[in-house]
Amino acid sequence: MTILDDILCVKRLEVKQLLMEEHIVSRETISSRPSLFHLLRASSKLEVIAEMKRASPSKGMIASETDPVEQAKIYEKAGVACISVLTDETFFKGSMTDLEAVTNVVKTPVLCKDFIIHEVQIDRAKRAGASVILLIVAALEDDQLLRLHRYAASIGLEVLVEVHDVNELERALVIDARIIGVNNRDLRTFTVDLAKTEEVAKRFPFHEDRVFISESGIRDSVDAKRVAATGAAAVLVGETLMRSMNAEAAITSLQIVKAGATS
Ligand SMILES: O=C(O)c1ccccc1NCC(=O)[C@H](O)[C@H](O)COP(=O)(O)O
Repeated sequence: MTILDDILCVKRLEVKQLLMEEHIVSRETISSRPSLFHLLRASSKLEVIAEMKRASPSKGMIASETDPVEQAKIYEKAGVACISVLTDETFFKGSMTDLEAVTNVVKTPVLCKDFIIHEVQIDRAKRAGASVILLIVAALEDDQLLRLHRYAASIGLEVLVEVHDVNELERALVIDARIIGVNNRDLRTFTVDLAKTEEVAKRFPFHEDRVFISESGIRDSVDAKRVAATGAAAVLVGETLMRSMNAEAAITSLQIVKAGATS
């Protein structure tokens, strides 16, 4: 059993519980938040998706006491493209309460970062005010991936589809994912390697209307420049920002101007 298997076991139990509770389906299809996709397409700099991450399976406690509202305000002031909130309780010490607290105070796109395997979790994310959800290709069968991707779109949510290799990229392209992130962290072994971004970028159809994101293990401007050189539109950063004494400055150092851009 890998950590991803363990996480998915817990998610199946959570879904069972959620299905026993009142299930309110959202009918609102228009988000009050800007589109992450359009924001990333239009930007001339490497954008930052800043994560609220209290703990993780690979690092244990990172910043358990951080106030999500204060952290989100710092992120928004620094001009991030999106705020990611880990909502898993068991492995990441996050919560839907954290997500709601953040969506109540910021206007940026907000990503509900969880291990989504069922529509009921998507409805819950929508109700909590998220505008983007995560679907992890490694956690889903092809038919599930397609169904959940379509469902999210049908209720006005954008989807970050996460891959770890070229095979998973192909699966993301089959469902016509527009926002695709490469997780540099192997969710089974915890190994982090920015070369994953370079490997997947070589096969990414940059000429199509899609955006490419590099996730995990980004520590400084050297890492940011390395992944920006692959064509990445954004980096998703958790631990570095949560541990930073000056998250605003840390974000600014990652928002590098892309090669060829005039400003
Ligand atoms: O972070 C982990 O240990 C982890 C373990 C198993 C599944 C997922 C995991 N992380 C989720 C993420 O994708 C990261 O929180 C995110 O990309 C930010 O990564 P980092 O900047 O390295 O904190």
